[in-house]
Amino acid sequence: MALSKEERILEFVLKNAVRGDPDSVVDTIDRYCSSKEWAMNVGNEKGLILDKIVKETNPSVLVELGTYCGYSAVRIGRLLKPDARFFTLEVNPKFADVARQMLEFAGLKDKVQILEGATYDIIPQLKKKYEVDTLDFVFVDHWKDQYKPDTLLLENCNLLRKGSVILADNVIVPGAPDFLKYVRTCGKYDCTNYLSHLEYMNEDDALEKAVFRG
Ligand SMILES: O=C(NC/C=C/[C@H]1O[C@@H](n2ccc(=O)cc2)[C@H](O)[C@@H]1O)c1cc([N+](=O)[O-])cc(O)c1O
Ligand SMILES: [Mg+2]
Repeated sequence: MALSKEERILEFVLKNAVRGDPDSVVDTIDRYCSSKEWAMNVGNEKGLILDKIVKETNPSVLVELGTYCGYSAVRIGRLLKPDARFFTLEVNPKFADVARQMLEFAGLKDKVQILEGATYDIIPQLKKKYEVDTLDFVFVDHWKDQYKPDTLLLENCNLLRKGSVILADNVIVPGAPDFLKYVRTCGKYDCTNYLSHLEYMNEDDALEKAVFRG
């Protein structure tokens, strides 16, 4: 059976990156996806903005919606303090398997927990099953029509507290218009837009930071 694109990316990392070195894993994925095959990783330009916001937030409990190959899970995981708890949610078993190997190679296996399943099934389990109180940081990068419903679900599961940071990828391309309108007009968030470019392309894209007012 031929390898999938995600398996080709993983193979390139296993062959060309440095085991245990998250930065080399991130750089190697970016090298592959900018020169050989485009893939929907947040990429280095938006990734540097993500890094800055994670560092500023200094989170203890985090969730990522949409692991894919694990690029942003490695990016975020490499910045976390030792006792931080980071859950990344992935519904596609093949992607979860690639991400698991990617994180293990990066040396972040014990830092990042991949939870397999749909966000709407897992988010309501975070408090009881995963002993989460509230979330300090949420990176949203899954199906774009899921951004708004999952934000409402996070609110309704009482997972957000005053200052909880939601950072959403792709609010220009592919876009998440209902999410953007909601967080900017519902009165519950302080929003900031970070204009950048679509990963590995010259097209405009942006991240949106929505801080819950509590
Ligand atoms: O479509 C995009 N992302 C969708 C990501 C979806 C990921 O979220 C997972 N998931 C996990 C749990 C769920 O419940 C649902 C999905 C899916 O299994 C997939 O791994 C996208 C597209 C472009 N683009 O230029 O076209 C650029 C980007 O940066 C993007 O992020
Ligand atoms: Mg994205």
